[in-house]
Amino acid sequence: MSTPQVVVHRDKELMARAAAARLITKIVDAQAARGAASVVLTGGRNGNALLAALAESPARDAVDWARLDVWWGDERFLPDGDPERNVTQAAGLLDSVPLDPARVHPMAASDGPYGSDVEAAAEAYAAELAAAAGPGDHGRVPAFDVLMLGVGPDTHVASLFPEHPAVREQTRTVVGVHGSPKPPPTRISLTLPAIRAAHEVWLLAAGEDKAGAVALALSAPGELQAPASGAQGLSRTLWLLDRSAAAKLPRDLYPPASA
Ligand SMILES: O=C1O[C@H](COP(=O)(O)O)[C@@H](O)[C@H](O)[C@H]1O
Repeated sequence: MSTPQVVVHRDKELMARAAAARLITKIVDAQAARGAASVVLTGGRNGNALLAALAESPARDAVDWARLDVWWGDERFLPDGDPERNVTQAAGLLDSVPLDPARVHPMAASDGPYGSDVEAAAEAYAAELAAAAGPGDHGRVPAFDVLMLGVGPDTHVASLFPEHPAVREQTRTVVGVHGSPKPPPTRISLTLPAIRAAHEVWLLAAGEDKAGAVALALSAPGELQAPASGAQGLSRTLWLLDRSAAAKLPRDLYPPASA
């Protein structure tokens, strides 16, 4: 696993624009090298700000959107079209670029083919990931080019909350989450082993309310107490912050260029 790197931007708007530019470059490079690219989207304020910046960027036209696989790290298990669903909140981007619908992989809704059975919905997503994993991927999920995660004020990532059963999962790649401390209570989430199959994991945090979580997760506690600390990429783990979210980082963790 890779050692976390920290990048601090002036404010959350610049952070979103810079992360969008970084993502465009990664996708274009992966497509040039292999013909296709894969990303995992996150929900939450910072993930949505990044997607809005991506939709507005003139450089988005450099991406071959039809050769991009789009997955989600977690979903709120609600009816299709519910405004709280992460996929609904991503519509501003998804509807504005020419993606191949067969390469867009939302998690099931609570009124979808599995009804209210969140475990069945999680198993189905695990099967979809396994079917997409290639022989070189060394596992049951594709080696995503970039997997993005918003970091919650309690250090949760995806729907992996501190001390919750889902954060302890070592076998399955996708789980149903019950009793989430953040509404809604029922969710679907990739697990830490699935997250750690990505080449690059980017953790996004902006705003004062994230400062404690960022400092805690980067100060090497266990992943049960601070799930964000267990989210690492095979080749890169990047923390993309604004100054407010970086405010409580110990000086030795602060990148020299931002000091
Ligand atoms: O519930 C969730 O929360 C996190 C973080 O959200 P934020 O609004 O505090 O930035 C998000 O990344 C995750 O995907 C989501 O389902």
